[in-house]
Amino acid sequence: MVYFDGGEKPSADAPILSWSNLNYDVKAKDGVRRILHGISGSVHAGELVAIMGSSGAGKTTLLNVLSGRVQGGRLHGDIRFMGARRDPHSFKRMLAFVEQDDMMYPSLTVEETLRASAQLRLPDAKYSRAEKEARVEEAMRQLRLSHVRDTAIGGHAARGVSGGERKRVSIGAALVTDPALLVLDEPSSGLDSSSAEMVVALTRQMAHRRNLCTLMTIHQPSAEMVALFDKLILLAQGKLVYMGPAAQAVPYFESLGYPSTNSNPANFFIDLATIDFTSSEATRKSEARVQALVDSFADFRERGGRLLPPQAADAAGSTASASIVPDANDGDGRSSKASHADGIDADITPEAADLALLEPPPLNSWYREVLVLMKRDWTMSLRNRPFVFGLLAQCLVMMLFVSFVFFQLKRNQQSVQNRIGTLFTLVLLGTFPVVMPVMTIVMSGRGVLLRERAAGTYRMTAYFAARVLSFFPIILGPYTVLLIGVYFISHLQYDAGKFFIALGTFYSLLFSSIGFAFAMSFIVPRMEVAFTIAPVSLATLMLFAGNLSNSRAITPVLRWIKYVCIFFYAYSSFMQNELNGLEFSCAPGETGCYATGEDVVKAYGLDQLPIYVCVIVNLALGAGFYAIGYALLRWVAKPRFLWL
Ligand SMILES: Nc1ncnc2c1ncn2[C@@H]1O[C@H](COP(=O)(O)OP(=O)(O)OP(=O)(O)O)[C@@H](O)[C@H]1O
Repeated sequence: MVYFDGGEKPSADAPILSWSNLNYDVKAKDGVRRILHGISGSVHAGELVAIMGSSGAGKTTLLNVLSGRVQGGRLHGDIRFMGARRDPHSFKRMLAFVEQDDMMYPSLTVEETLRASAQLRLPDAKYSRAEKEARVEEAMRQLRLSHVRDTAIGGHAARGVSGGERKRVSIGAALVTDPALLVLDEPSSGLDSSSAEMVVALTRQMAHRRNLCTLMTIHQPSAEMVALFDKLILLAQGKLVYMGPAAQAVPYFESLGYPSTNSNPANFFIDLATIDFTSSEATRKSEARVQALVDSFADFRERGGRLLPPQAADAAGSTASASIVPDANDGDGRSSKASHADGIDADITPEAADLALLEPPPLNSWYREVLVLMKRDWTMSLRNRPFVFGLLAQCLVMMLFVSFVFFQLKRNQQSVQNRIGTLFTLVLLGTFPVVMPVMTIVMSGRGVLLRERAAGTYRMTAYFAARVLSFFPIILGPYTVLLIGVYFISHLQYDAGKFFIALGTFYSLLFSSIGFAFAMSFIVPRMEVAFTIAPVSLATLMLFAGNLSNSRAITPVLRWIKYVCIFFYAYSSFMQNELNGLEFSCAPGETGCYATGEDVVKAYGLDQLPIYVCVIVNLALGAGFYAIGYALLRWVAKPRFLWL
């Protein structure tokens, strides 16, 4: 297996991540806009690194570029993981990315969320079940989540854990995967200052305990938070203004003639690196200052990280060492392996320094992935009370309603119409009320899917199979009750063979309806659009079922539609199964009587295909829908990340 591109071997002594001369351009109205300008640097095992800068400085862009998650535009430069070129598939499994909007399933508890992450990402070949459980417990303990282990994550519909706890769950779900590099996009956003500080403090503890390189963007940290970072990357307008030990940033700027004017160093740094647009004079001045800072840092690096002669540093009132950046290669102030002497917690073991992963963990077996995902989907579906109870209630109510509308059908001419009505209603009930809720569930899981997909958490085939399979029992159960009730209360033909054919027909229709919902969910990614298109498409197909229009008398140019119409095959099968073999009485004075069921089927044009062909074709159409859904998920909806 190739873990790194170009046959290069990773080295445990190299920085975890190093990058040089990164330029990122995007299309703008007036040509091309450069978002990142020649950024170079590196980060090492055990470091907690903050990327800071004012809004629009390029923090998230840099984080995304380094994580291999930037889309669109043009990217130039070089990025190395442990000194070697990165392979996209391996790198994404060694990286844990905590996004700003904690995308998690709202109905799962904290413990279930962490457990699913551990079970999916940690390979069975390396970790026993007990070890995975131990990791989950450890993550909950370290991130102070044990007291909310059984609380649901929550979301818009139902309240769950607090914002800070939610963020810590996201971090925990990333940490249990044993990454070599942890990346967090604005972990403090939306949190109050004490929760934000707690998140950063716990992240620091994790980084140091596990010798884990942790990189985060942060908007405006408090002074206490700034003190927690080992290294600081300060950006202004996509350019590097400072990169080095966080503790030495203030002396560095002081040495350039910018004494700190703010008790919070973060505010001081951001003030320095922000363009002031209040007046043209202020803009000109601040642009000149930022450019001077950028040039000074480039110059500073060229000098091998020499700050100032010691006397100059003393004169500036700094207690810092004159040499901020001893390693002129990466210009970041650390030796190639993390030093643990600079304020890092005392509980780091020396062995931890060698924990950095040199190769990505192997994937679990496909079968195992499907099982874990199915269990997760199943748990979520059962907790989705509106879905489960709605489905049950709908099936029971409709069973009673339809059965009593078409109660105890006889063998007279009125019963012909009522039989047709019963069977067509069953076809409608097997499509519309199935497609809509399935689409809602599939589409609402899209955010988590994208996150897990970007992290290479599982195979897409495993995700798709588990998603599809988890729906079958939930849907087939209530719909079986519906069919049995309608069949016997309405008194369709009491014949075991005919009953099971009706059941088989209904199952084939449900199979293709679920498939239709999956295809729709991935054809139209926006929920509001999908919810307009799906019923319109179904209503259109309904016209070709053979009930509203005669299937032999459809406008020729549109006749082909009935061959891709799941309604047509199900209805055709139901009608032949129920009506064939029946004889109907004709009251004196009644005209246009049907003598036999066969006459009815023929009159409706539904005798064109044998029952078994109708069932098989419906299953095949369903399989086609699943294939379309999968293909769209796999190839069309695939994120196209730029890679270096
Ligand atoms: N794909 C893109 N197309 C156009 N402009 C982009 C693109 N990506 C980033 N930008 C622009 O680049 C600049 C930097 O964006 P980025 O999101 O990295 O900033 P940031 O420092 O993270 O800001 P904030 O703190 O407000 O989130 C912004 O002006 C943004 O509008």
